[in-house]
Amino acid sequence: MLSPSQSITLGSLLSPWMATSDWQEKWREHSVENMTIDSRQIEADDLFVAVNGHAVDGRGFIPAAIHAGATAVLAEAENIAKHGDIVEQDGIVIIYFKQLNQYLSAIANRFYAQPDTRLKLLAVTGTNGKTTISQLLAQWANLIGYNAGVMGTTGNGLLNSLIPAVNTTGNAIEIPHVLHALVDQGADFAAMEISSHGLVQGRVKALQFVASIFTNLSRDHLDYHGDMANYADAKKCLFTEHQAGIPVINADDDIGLSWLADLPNAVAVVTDKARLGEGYQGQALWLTDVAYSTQGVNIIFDSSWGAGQFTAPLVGSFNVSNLLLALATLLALGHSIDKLTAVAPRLTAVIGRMEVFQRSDKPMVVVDYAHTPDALEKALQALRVHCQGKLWCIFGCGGDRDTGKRPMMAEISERLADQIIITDDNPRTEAPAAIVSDMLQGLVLPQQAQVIHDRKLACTYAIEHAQANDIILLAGKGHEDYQVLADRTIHYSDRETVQALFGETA
Ligand SMILES: CC(=O)N[C@H]1[C@@H](OP(=O)(O)OP(=O)(O)OC[C@H]2O[C@@H](n3ccc(=O)[nH]c3=O)[C@H](O)[C@@H]2O)O[C@H](CO)[C@@H](O)[C@@H]1O[C@H](C)C(=O)N[C@@H](C)C(=O)N[C@H](CCC(=O)O)C(=O)O
Ligand SMILES: Nc1ncnc2c1ncn2[C@@H]1O[C@H](COP(=O)(O)OP(=O)(O)OP(=O)(O)O)[C@@H](O)[C@H]1O
Ligand SMILES: N[C@H](CCC[C@H](N)C(=O)O)C(=O)O
Ligand SMILES: [Mg+2]
Repeated sequence: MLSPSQSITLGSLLSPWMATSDWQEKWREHSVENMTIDSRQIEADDLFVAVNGHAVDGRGFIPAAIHAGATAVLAEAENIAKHGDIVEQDGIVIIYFKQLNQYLSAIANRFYAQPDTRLKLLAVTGTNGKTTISQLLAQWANLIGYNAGVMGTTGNGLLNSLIPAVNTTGNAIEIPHVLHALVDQGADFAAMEISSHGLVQGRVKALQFVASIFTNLSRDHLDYHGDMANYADAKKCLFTEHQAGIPVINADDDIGLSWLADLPNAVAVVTDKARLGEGYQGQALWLTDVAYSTQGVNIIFDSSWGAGQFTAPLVGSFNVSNLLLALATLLALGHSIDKLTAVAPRLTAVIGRMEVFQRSDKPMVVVDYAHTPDALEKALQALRVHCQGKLWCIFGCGGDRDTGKRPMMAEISERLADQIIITDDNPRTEAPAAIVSDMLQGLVLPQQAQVIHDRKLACTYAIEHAQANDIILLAGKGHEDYQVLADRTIHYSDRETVQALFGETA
């Protein structure tokens, strides 16, 4: 999907940040055709960017990068005195740059000719809803005439041809590279998920967004941020230390509501207008009525742009919030209520997000990505409204992630579901039994929960024992078509498992 390489001279690339005029002509005019942060991906004539990472120091791979064909290296400088130093080694140039991680977004964006200025770029951050809202934005944009791309958890690319990616928010080079490729493919709109890790690591520091959405903040990634205050600060910096464009804030969320005072040009989105108070002067969009069914939602809203009504085939009250945030963003960008509401029924559920599988003689199975306490609670509450029989919850917790959430999620499942089956998610380097033990600590009656480590067996058991009017929530993996074990990653998909059990080919 990535575009043909982009050629630029080292002098031009780095002149905003160091005096390249006194360099030797040959290095100032030396062209590089691609830049990469990983020596294992180096090709001839590449620029290797050697950063000091979390696990290892990339500078240790400079010899490997040169051996692989790199003709220039941009490396983290030991101290400010060495910023701009140039060293020639085996006919290769090594240029030292201080605080490279913090400037890499700007350098890479310059390398790829500022693709963020060549399409409408939107950011979505928050604990839950990023994938859902970014894909709803791209779907809605396509329906009103744009050619939209997305970047996020389910991959990067034009909306209907995503290429899987390692991260929800890629590294500072990958992002402008992908955006450059999207522009090459005719994209004029792109919605991207911005993770808190991505914000803290400066992965999008130099990018110019036309609008930025905040979804919500609840427990997640405390293994990385340490506590909720740091996690909140990480999210807020998108609106205070980046080029966020129009802030679109979910003010149903207490953190979002508290930020409005600091963001006077924000668009506030609420399901209860009273939350904004009589004195709120800013732009807003609010729900006035809603009806739910397993086929979708019927929404009536009012806003600074007028009132309207639309239906969309998404399940759950949290998806009302997601739809209103996407709608408010497109209204704030100048699109009309009539045009947006007319096409809304053609929006579709996002892969692995409250994705409903239903056959006449079988229980309804809903595959969802909920892997945080808040998400699991919201998903179970959404399904309870429609459940005539028993509500089943099949879920596990990922290994090498926040351990504190494990008993919390178990407690939520016991409180909101009728039948619980605890299974494996992505154990990674942790023992599955240890993860399950952490989860069982949260149950009042652990003996009433079933533990079936094999996820396919867990799903099979539930479908074979549930009644036709039961609902089974299969949570935590959503779109994932893999399972990460200690020593290997195997192919596994909840969606394919359900389709096979329902007698359908995947
Ligand atoms: C902790 C973390 O965020 N790490 C990210 C970071 O890696 P790093 O810089 O720490 O890498 P490192 O392993 O220390 O290596 C240092 C440098 O040496 C280079 N290297 C390394 C080995 C080698 O042989 N040659 C070589 O050149 C590496 O390319 C790197 O530039 O930069 C990498 C891209 O350059 C990311 O892929 C990597 O994400 C890892 C895989 C990760 O799991 N990150 C998670 C925490 C994350 O970012 N998650 C969020 C949210 C997920 C969600 O909830 O949706 C996300 O946005 O994905
Ligand atoms: N607005 C919301 N509020 C709370 N929970 C939500 C919301 N939207 C989705 N969810 C729940 O969270 C799960 C993840 O949704 P989604 O993938 O859109 O979030 P995300 O922010 O992209 O997550 P991640 O950070 O893991 O990529 C969904 O499967 C659903 O259970
Ligand atoms: N992509 C995210 C969420 C994974 C969700 C769940 N499947 C898990 O493994 O915890 C991460 O790597 O943290
Ligand atoms: Mg996501």
